[in-house]
Amino acid sequence: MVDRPNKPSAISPTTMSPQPTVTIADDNSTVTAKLPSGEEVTVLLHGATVLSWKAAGGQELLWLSEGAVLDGSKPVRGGIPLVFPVFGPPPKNHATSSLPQHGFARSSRWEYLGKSSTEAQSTTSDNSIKLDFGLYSTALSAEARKAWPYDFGLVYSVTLSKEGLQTMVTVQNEGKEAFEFQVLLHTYFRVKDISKTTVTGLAGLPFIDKVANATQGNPAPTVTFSGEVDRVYTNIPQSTTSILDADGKPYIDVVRDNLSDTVVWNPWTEKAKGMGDFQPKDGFKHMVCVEAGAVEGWTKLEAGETWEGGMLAKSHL
Ligand SMILES: O=P(O)(O)OC[C@H]1O[C@H](O)[C@H](O)[C@@H](O)[C@@H]1O
Repeated sequence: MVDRPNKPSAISPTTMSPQPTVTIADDNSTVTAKLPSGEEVTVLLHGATVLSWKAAGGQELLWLSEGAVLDGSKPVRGGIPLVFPVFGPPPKNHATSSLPQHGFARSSRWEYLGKSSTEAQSTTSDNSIKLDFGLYSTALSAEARKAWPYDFGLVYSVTLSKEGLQTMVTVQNEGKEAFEFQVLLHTYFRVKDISKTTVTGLAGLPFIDKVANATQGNPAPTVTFSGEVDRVYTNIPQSTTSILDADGKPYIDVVRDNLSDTVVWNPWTEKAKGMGDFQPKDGFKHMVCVEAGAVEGWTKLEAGETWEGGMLAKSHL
């Protein structure tokens, strides 16, 4: 008797171990990855914005405004909008001058390029899953292309593991002339109580205080929140920033990779009131932005060159 060609071989523990799942929404708007251990991430193709990151127990780690607009008509208020190629209002007399605040990446529709995963070697080892998203100059709106007429390719890799969420940006100059850019992972972390939240790892470092409109604020051992905070820390020597929870216990570590700057932002009462998509209005009590980036000066990329940078957010939950 001849064996069926597709007869399965003996089932090994490896093939029995549960694998990560990836789900694309029916309307093609989001991609969600889930690990067998329960961690989950959802990315909106609009802006390649990470909307949600959940710990194994289901706790949401990112803050997303209830008024966030997800239909592509404006950038998302919450999650992780990706800032590129300029941070904040573009400076005058620069190649980015005609772009909107924070550039076009968060306002463009990205392409889902696919997934790759590390397979568990046994039922006890950890899986991880990587989702790749792409944005190319050829896919930009005519308006953005006119405002920043360079040939580029961006790949944004979102990797979910038990350790945390890694978000890496690769910028490729596909044109014939050099260009300059800034990049920032504008991450809105969810916190229980902002008045009991502190950010450490930036101790003693000078910063640009955007609230006081001062080029240098007073360095302090930790960042605490009792009013609007909008600070740009640059040239940071150490690699880790921690957000501490109320009990002084580590909650999330933000580890930078090839990024030397960090923006810390909380809009507090008045600024929150002024943002139509910031809901509820007292939502600032439950969020803090700790944004890893390269926003001091410019990163110059010559024709044909590639740059990569990003962050790993490690949950202590
Ligand atoms: O309202 P957006 O354009 O999303 O910007 C939100 C915030 O982004 C960063 O954190 C800046 O440092 C802030 O000055 C700005 O207000």
